[in-house]
Amino acid sequence: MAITLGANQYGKAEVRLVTVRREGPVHHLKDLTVSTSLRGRLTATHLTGDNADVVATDTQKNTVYAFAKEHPVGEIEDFALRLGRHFVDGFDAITGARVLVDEHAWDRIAVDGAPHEHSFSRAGDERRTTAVTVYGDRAWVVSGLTGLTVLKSTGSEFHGFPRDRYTTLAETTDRILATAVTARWRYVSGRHDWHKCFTEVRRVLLETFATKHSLSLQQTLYAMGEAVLRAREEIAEIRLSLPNKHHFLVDLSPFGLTNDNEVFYAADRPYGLIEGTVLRDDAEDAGQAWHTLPAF
Ligand SMILES: O=c1[nH]c(=O)c2[nH]c(=O)[nH]c2[nH]1
Repeated sequence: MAITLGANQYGKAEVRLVTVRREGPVHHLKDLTVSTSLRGRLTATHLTGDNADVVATDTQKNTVYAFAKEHPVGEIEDFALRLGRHFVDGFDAITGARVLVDEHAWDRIAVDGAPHEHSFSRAGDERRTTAVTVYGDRAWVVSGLTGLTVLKSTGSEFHGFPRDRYTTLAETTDRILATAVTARWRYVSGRHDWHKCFTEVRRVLLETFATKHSLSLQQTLYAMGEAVLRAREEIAEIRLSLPNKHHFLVDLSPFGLTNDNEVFYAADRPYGLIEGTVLRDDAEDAGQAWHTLPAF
C-alpha cells in the first residue's frame, strides 16, 4: 500500500487589522479580518520537516500589517490581490495564494446631527467579503457580503407543496419572509470598480427582495441573482445562501383571542436553508475561483 500527501495549504487565519487614515482632523477607519493560505512545493515539510520552502505563517501575518502601512489599503479586492501576488511572485516554491478579506463596517457617531470626526459605532453584523485566488499569472476575484438581514411583512406566499402523512405546515398566501443574505459573486477576469459594483449589487439584492412578490424563497433567490447579473456585466456568476428565518403565527385561541397575522414567534432553529447559483450561460471558466470556498 502506497501512502501519499494529498492537497494541502497553510496560512494565517483571521488576522485582525484596523487602520486609521487621517485627513486633518477627520479620521477614516478600516476594520478587516484577513486570512492567507499558500500552496506549492510543500511536500518536504510534511514528509521530512525540511522547512526551506515554508513561508512562516507568522511572516504572512506580518506581511499583512506591513502592506497596510506601505500602501493605503483601499478596496479589499485590491489589498487581497497585492498580498496574493506578493507571495506567489516572491517565493519560488509558492505557486498559489488564497487571500480572504472580510470588512466590518463602522458608522460615524452623530453628535447634534453631524457625523463625528473620529468616533464610530459598529454598523452591525453585516460584512463585505472577498476571496482572491492568485495562481501563476492569473487571478480570480469572488466578492460578496454576509449577514445582511432582511424581512418583509407581506408579499410572500408558500403553498402548493406536496402533502403526505408527515406534513403539518399550513398553506399560506400571506406570511413574513425573513433571511440573512450571504452572497458571493465571481467577477470576470480583469480589474473592476470594486466599490461601485459592491454598492450596486447590495442595492439590487435589497430592492429585489423588497419588490419581488414571493411564492417561495427559492423563487426570490433566483430573482435576486438574475437581477444582479442583469445589472452588472462584470459579474459572471452569483451564489446565494438564504436561511429561512421562520416567523410562526402564535396560536392565541387558548386565550380566546384571534391572530390576524399580527403576533409571531421568531424561531431561530431549525431553519430552512435555501442555496443556489445563478450564472450566465456564456460565462468564462471559473478556474480556481471557488476552490476551497464554501459551495455557496
Ligand atoms: O419558501 C419556502 N421554501 C421552502 O422550501 C419551504 N419549506 C417550508 O417548510 N417552508 C418553506 N418556504
